[in-house]
Amino acid sequence: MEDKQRELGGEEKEEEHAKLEIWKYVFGFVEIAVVKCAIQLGIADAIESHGSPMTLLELSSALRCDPSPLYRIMRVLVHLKIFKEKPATQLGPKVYAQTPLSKWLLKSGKNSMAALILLESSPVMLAPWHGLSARIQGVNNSAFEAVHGEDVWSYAAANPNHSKLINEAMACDARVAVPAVLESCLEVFKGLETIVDVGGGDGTTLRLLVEACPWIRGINFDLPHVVSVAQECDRIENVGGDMFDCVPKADAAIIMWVLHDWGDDECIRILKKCREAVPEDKGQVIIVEAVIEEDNEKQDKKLTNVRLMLDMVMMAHTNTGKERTMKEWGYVLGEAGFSRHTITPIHAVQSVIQAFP
Ligand SMILES: C[S@@+](CC[C@H](N)C(=O)[O-])C[C@H]1O[C@@H](n2cnc3c(N)ncnc32)[C@H](O)[C@@H]1O
Repeated sequence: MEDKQRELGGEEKEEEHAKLEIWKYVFGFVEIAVVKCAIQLGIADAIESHGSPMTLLELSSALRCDPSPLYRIMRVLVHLKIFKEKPATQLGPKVYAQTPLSKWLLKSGKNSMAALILLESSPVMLAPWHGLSARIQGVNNSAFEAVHGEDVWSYAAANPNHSKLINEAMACDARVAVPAVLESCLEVFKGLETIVDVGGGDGTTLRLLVEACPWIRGINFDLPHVVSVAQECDRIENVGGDMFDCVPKADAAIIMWVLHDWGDDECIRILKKCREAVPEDKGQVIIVEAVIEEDNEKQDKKLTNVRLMLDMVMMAHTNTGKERTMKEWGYVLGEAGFSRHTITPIHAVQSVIQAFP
């Protein structure tokens, strides 16, 4: 009887919790919209270049906007703990200060995620989300193609501004992921003279790698429209081509956040081309990708959340892409002819998977 009552108490609490929790989903998009607005206005940049916390009037004058709507945006951003508010004192009015989180909204710098947020919240990338249920029901094979008439890479080739946004967004992640790769796996790069980055985007990954490993020369390999605008850099050669046809030869290949854009069949084809590009005896393919953890006990809940969201992004933005479990990685690597592989977790959304011919 007592157990029954305790259970009912628990159920009531859950009902109460649900009654509030549902609002998170009613207005979930608002948080993204407000953060996007903060980036577009340049709020974090203004406080950073001011060099100290700013009053509302200082901020509105720096951003050339009306203090009244700015106050309302700042109230939400402070509530979300993105910026900090320091209360008024006898010495002066209330001021807005930067936090570690708001610094990720700076438009440039080592730890900026601004371009990635602007990409994901761009009209081009948001539109396919409206077709997610149709994609799952099989009404169409691709939510992105249903809206834009072609896949994301062809769309980018035809729209240089969107391509630039993709390259800058990927560079944001590379600036976070590459230091994490080097921190946990520096050994992997010792003894390599050359490395090819397959789908290397604007070359940020290789620039960071050769900076940390000055003994390495790199080949940044991507579609012609991407490498044609990649930065020139010492010890890095930009090569345009199609990874489904051929991958330039090197001691090792690195491939980061590319395989998750593709289904198993395409992944196996790409991996076979990477395997052909490295020496049979001592070559390796270094894959930097998320691994979905299935064991609830071992899971880091916050990272698993990011990885599962990323899987949904693949569903909305690519035709066949997906995030993979350890077993699913084992399958594609085996089918591509690799004899063995290791998986090393790093301090990032991705892990390092070393595959040996
Ligand atoms: C998600 S981005 C990853 C970029 C980069 N590796 C990074 O993590 O910053 C995927 C990359 O694959 C490239 N890509 C797509 N199809 C390709 C192909 N057929 N051959 C070579 N690169 C391709 C895209 O142009 C894009 O730069």
